[in-house]
Amino acid sequence: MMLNQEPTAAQKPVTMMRKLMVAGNWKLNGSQVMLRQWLADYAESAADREAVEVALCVPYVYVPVLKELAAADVTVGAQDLSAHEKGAHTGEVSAAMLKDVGAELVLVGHSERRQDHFESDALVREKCQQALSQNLTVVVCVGESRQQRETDKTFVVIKQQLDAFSDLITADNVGRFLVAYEPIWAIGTGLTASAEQAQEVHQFIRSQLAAKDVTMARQIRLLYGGSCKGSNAFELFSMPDVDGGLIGGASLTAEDFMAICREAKKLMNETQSS
Ligand SMILES: O=C[C@H](O)COP(=O)(O)O
Repeated sequence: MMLNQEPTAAQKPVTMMRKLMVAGNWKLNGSQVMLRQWLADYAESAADREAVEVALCVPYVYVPVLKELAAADVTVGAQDLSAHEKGAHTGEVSAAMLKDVGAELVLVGHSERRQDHFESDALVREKCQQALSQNLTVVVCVGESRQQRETDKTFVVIKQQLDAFSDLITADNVGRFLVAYEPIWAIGTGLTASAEQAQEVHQFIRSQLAAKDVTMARQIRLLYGGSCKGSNAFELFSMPDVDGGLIGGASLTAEDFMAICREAKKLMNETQSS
């Protein structure tokens, strides 16, 4: 697709449609007041999110509030979990604890965890195992830095990150195992990967997974994250291998978040009628 062309749903054949997910990640933001306001605003826009799976990943302490107040169609998410089941690990939160307070989904391996907390691929794998042991949906994040992209290492880096956990994806859990491609240079910077750049890496991820299991690779949902917002969501989600988004800054208000959900719904409607 040329950059100056209007995106069309025709790029996404209906036979390739996996249910789109729009997942918010509040990172280190929010309060009880903000969450209650977000959920009240969200509740008024039920029609905007039809046909889209919505998840919201809040700081640990707000998970019970989200569970208590969220509409039934919101998947309750956390942003991280411990690689340990239990024991002497001060400050950690286990998969079982998340489950206990109502979490249904957890992010693993976000680049901010990898960078700020030196999380290795091996640790990311252990966290995936913990999440799966409690039947939590797991969204594993992968992505390259600007320097890695500029030195043509994008695919090498993504493959290495994928190889650390991809054997954990099975026919039984593929519905609750997602991969989020988040180019680090696009996170919170306002620099969005072009739809073509996103598709190129998403296609690569799916092809890597297909080398292990073609059926699983067709089923798994791949999210894009990095300055995704209402104005670019349609174009990004129109790409054949982009199955929704992991949204940071634009998830902090229900208004901005719902603008993305509306674009996803529009795409689903156009795809089904084309
Ligand atoms: O988890 C979300 C991503 O890091 C994207 O964040 P952003 O939308 O603020 O760029």
